[in-house]
Amino acid sequence: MATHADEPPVIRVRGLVNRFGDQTVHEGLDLDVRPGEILGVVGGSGTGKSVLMRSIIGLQTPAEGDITVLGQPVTGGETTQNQELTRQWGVLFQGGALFSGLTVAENIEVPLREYFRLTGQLMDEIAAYKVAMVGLPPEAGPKYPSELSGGMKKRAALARALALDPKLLFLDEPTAGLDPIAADGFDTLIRTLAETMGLTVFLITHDLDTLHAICDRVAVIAEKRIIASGTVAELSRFDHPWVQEYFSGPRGRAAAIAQHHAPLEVG
Ligand SMILES: Nc1ncnc2c1ncn2[C@@H]1O[C@H](COP(=O)(O)OP(=O)(O)OP(=O)(O)O)[C@@H](O)[C@H]1O
Repeated sequence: MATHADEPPVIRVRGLVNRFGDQTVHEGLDLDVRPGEILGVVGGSGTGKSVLMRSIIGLQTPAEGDITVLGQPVTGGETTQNQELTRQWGVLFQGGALFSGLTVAENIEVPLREYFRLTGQLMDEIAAYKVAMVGLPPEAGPKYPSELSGGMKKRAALARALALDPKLLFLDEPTAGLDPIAADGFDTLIRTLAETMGLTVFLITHDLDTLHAICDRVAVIAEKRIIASGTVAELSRFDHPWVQEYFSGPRGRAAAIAQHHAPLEVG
């Protein structure tokens, strides 16, 4: 992917501190996300990946620190009032919750209604276009989430996240719960959409295959901050116990091997 390392970062986090009671989740966390890159964010369970994402999109007010997105400061609750900024990003939350009482098309129309006054026909056309964009058949539009497979639900949630043609996409563990084939398909979709739409992607994942397949860079959270960021190859040489275990343990090695071998031809 064409990243633009010399341009100002799309997301800039400096000195982030987040606390819940006497638990400190982040202490002086810094992070840059560059224009056009897919940045994977990894770290052990409970290290604060989701809290970091929530801080960046203004759903969590940090105790300290500065965050800018697309050059604009993000200030907790006030950010959600700044529609000019919030319409620039799409979010796929963990679990990808769709509104169960709405069809796929109606789910996609929710953000359209929130930000624009459009005719019903135009909204239906946009929803149909987004359904196609994420690789769902047209028949998926009038279906309810309960009628879809796990992989189709994820695609529908992605279509809703892309409803406003955002510049920036936040994904929290998008392939969790998918079988390996569906997960591979979803990875490919994200990469293709990011390239065609020129998206910058902030992607939280535990999935090593995803990191290898689609991430330009990876940032590791440990010890309450980003301890390292770089390509997967750079990180696998980084001398830290968690990073070594993660990238060079059996699963990390298997994912690396899978990326460097062409699939077997069968039949
Ligand atoms: N609203 C909240 N109130 C109190 N504690 C919270 C809140 N949100 C998160 N935490 C705590 O902050 C820590 C980090 O949570 P977070 O969900 O960001 O972890 P994570 O790295 O995304 O974990 P996982 O990989 O398991 O999803 C956890 O200990 C969690 O219990």
